Amino acid sequence: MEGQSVTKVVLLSCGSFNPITNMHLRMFELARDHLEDTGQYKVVKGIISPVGDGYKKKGLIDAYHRQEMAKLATENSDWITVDAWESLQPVWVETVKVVRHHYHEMLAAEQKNDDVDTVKYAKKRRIEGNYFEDSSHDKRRGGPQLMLLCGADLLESFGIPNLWKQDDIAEIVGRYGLVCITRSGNDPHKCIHQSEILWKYRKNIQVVQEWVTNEISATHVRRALRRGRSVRYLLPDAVVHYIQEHDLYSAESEQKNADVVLAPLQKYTGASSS
Ligand SMILES: Nc1ncnc2c1ncn2[C@@H]1O[C@H](COP(=O)(O)OP(=O)(O)OP(=O)(O)O)[C@@H](O)[C@H]1O
Ligand SMILES: NC(=O)c1ccc[n+]([C@@H]2O[C@H](COP(=O)(O)O)[C@@H](O)[C@H]2O)c1
Ligand SMILES: [Zn+2]
Repeated sequence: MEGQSVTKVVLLSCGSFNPITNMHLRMFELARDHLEDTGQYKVVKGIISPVGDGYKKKGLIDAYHRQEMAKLATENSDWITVDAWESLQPVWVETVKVVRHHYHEMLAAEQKNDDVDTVKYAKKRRIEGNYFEDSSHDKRRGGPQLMLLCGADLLESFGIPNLWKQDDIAEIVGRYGLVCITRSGNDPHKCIHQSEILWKYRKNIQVVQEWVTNEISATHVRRALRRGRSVRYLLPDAVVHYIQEHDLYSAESEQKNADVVLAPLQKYTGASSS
């Protein structure tokens, strides 16, 4: 599309990744294809941000191991990375704050690149002696964008009472944007239709249809592991080996946080144990 500017995009996915599965990685590939196919975007980076232990989800094993597994899973990708900032916070952090953090990181990285380019360009201009011809370089037309990447179940969770603040949803979707991958059992279009806030910002939500319906879930993987069943080909081999080596998922680990209320519910209802 000639003349149309292409916006750089960083995709951020927040979740338990307990453990990371092939479907988490597929989400990024599907989202990138979809966005770039519009001709409007160039996806430059993907970030996986495992939630901190303070989230208190039942069966959530230590962030350290979830982080390590995500690193192993992405070692062959040249664009998907794992970031520990969220999991290193002493308490659970609302997703909107994670989005803000990575947005600022992205702008800082962009600024650094611009500074390097400016120095290089200034040097080139000095050499060529055309100091005054620079009009294209000093203004960044349409900065990079950071979008939250999720599955349709997360979008649906926006409607669960006391789980998300309306202002947070408005900021995430209205200001940054959302890419949502379909997942069997969830209907993102219906969800958008039924929510005033999602409807208002519907143009900022990209629903990506996954035609090869894939029901891989971390819950299924943990259950199979507890039963001594193979999980090979549902997760990267390196992750399967890591789980075996550290004996990560057991009946005992699944009981972690069993009687604790999920952090966002604690925060928004004041409850602390069930
Ligand atoms: N099969 C899938 N299809 C589409 N999205 C998925 C799929 N599996 C995970 N996701 C998305 O990946 C993100 C992180 O998910 P999460 O870590 O909760 O994985 P999960 O497989 O849903 O785990 P659990 O079963 O423990 O809830 C979420 O946005 C979730 O919607
Ligand atoms: N109010 C909020 O910001 C809020 C509420 C619930 C879940 N979340 C996030 O969504 C993700 C959900 O992960 P799970 O699907 O694994 O539970 C986590 O990253 C969690 O921090 C955010
Ligand atoms: Zn989930």
